Amino acid sequence: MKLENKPTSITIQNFTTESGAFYASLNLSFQVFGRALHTAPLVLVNHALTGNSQVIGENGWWNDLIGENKTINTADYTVLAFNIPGNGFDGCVIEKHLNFNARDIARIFIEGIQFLKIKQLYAIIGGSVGGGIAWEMTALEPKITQHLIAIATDWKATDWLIANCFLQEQILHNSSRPIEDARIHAMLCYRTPESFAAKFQRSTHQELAIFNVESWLLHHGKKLQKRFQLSSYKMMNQLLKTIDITRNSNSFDALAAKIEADIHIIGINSDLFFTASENEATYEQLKKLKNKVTYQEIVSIHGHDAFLIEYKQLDNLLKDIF
Ligand SMILES: N[C@@H](CCO)C(=O)O
Repeated sequence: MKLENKPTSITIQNFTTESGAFYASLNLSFQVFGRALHTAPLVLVNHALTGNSQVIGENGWWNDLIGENKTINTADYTVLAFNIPGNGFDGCVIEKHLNFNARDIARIFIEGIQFLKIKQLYAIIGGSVGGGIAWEMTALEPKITQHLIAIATDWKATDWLIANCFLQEQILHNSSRPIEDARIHAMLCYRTPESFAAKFQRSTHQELAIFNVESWLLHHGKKLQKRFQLSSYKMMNQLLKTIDITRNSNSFDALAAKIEADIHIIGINSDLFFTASENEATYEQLKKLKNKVTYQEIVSIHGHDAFLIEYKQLDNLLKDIF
């Protein structure tokens, strides 16, 4: 049976962020796909920067991976996706984004799971900031899931990532076209020089008398401007910048050793944002602490966004789990 819920909201009450900001209520919305809740193993999908709970269906952002007879088969699994509060998809925005970090969202998601009376997840899967939140959830609740699948992400934002998020902030605060300009810069982090070379070959747009790469970047800026809000962009960028399971907590070794899930790290050989070498280092460290850890790599010229592009490789890398 195919069940495709519309977004549903629950209220998180009396929430104090790690930075000490108090919220009497916070809206947490979610969607459920596939088998009904509590009738099948549950897969939690954490969305990336401009994603949302609409994982599949019309406008679904992961239709290549999830659906009937897809790698994550909705005939066999219940798929749950929360909207990160403030992403704007449910009409709710958060103005004071600096009050939040990635772990706050992990805590909110855990409250959501408890509210839905879900005892254990089969898998938490997420790419980019969604994967970082998955790491934070698993560090907070070591028994929460059987599988942690962290794609194009890591347990911490590196200095390089923080620096790029800082530039994003500067653009979002100072530009007269903040969403468009920030997206243009971000696209340079999500792709690679090789990807651009293959796509554009220094070609020009005759009508506009600009390079096609410029026209493409302008197009992506405009496209995001139409579907995303400034406060949401600031919030999501803040979360990306603050991924760090060790912040005000234990060492990585102490936290990771407690995680009961099988940990599957999937890096991208050309990712400029969450580099393959950082992912390999995480894997090497984890191997000393745990048995059930894997590291696999998507091979692509496209960089960070390859987790949304190279779906056939991703299907292959995930087929043993699902
Ligand atoms: N390009 C994707 C992934 C960023 O990590 C997005 O805009 O959400």
